[in-house]
Amino acid sequence: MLQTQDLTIRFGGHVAVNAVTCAFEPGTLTAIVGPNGAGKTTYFNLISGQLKVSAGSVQLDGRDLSNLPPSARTKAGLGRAFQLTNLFPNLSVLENVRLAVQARLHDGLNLWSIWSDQRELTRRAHEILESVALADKQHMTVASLPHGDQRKLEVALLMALDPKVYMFDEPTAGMSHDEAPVILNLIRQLKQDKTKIILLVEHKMDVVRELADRIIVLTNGSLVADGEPAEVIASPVVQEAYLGVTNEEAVS
Ligand SMILES: Nc1ncnc2c1ncn2[C@@H]1O[C@H](COP(=O)(O)OP(=O)(O)OP(=O)(O)O)[C@@H](O)[C@H]1O
Repeated sequence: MLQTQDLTIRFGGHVAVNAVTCAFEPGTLTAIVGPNGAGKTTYFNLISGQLKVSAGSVQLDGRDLSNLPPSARTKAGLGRAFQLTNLFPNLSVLENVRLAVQARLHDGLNLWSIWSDQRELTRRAHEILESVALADKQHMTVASLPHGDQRKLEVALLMALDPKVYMFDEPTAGMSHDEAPVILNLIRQLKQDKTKIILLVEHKMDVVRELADRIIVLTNGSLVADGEPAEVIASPVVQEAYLGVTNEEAVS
């Protein structure tokens, strides 16, 4: 189980995430919604360790991760989509995925095991690339991939790490109509694995409606609603929160 306890961060006088206490169970996809600037991405950054908490804690399976850097949290099982800028832009798509699979399988450099596992690494990397519909682009360099494919690769790398917790922050943002379903299908597939915890920050309410088992709502950094999707979507607090966005995104 992933838990945040009184999780808080202040930027100067502004409390961007305000004492958020929440637990996330395996086998559950929780959507995190709220108006622009509500603190959703900041909440993710506190969980993954990109930002240091001002107060409160993050725990995974009873282990306090609050003082660990992002890399140690990844190792502990927290999976946040990679920033492609951190990767090897001049290596191929396949090589990048193989490296991520390898990073999961090996703790440090062990030439013998790397050598003996080549075939398995390549097999798993191919399998992942098939699932994100990037198999036909496996030999392209990451730098030359179009934006939508780069987003797919981010998900592929996350899958290669096989984390306990999948954190998706607007995974289809900037994708074309044709590309988004690939990512959504993938998240649907991941949901079948009842050992995984999935967190999804998403503005598109049709996506939230379809995928979420539970919705939590942040407004001004505070957790203001938490429950079954239908119930939360119908709640006055969500109706109100979304009236501040656009008519298109407003929940009806
Ligand atoms: N590094 C930072 N320094 C100062 N203020 C920050 C920082 N990061 C976030 N904030 C502020 O914290 C608040 C929450 O921002 P955040 O990006 O988490 O909101 P969000 O809910 O993800 O919004 P959106 O839906 O637009 O992505 C905003 O007021 C933002 O300006």
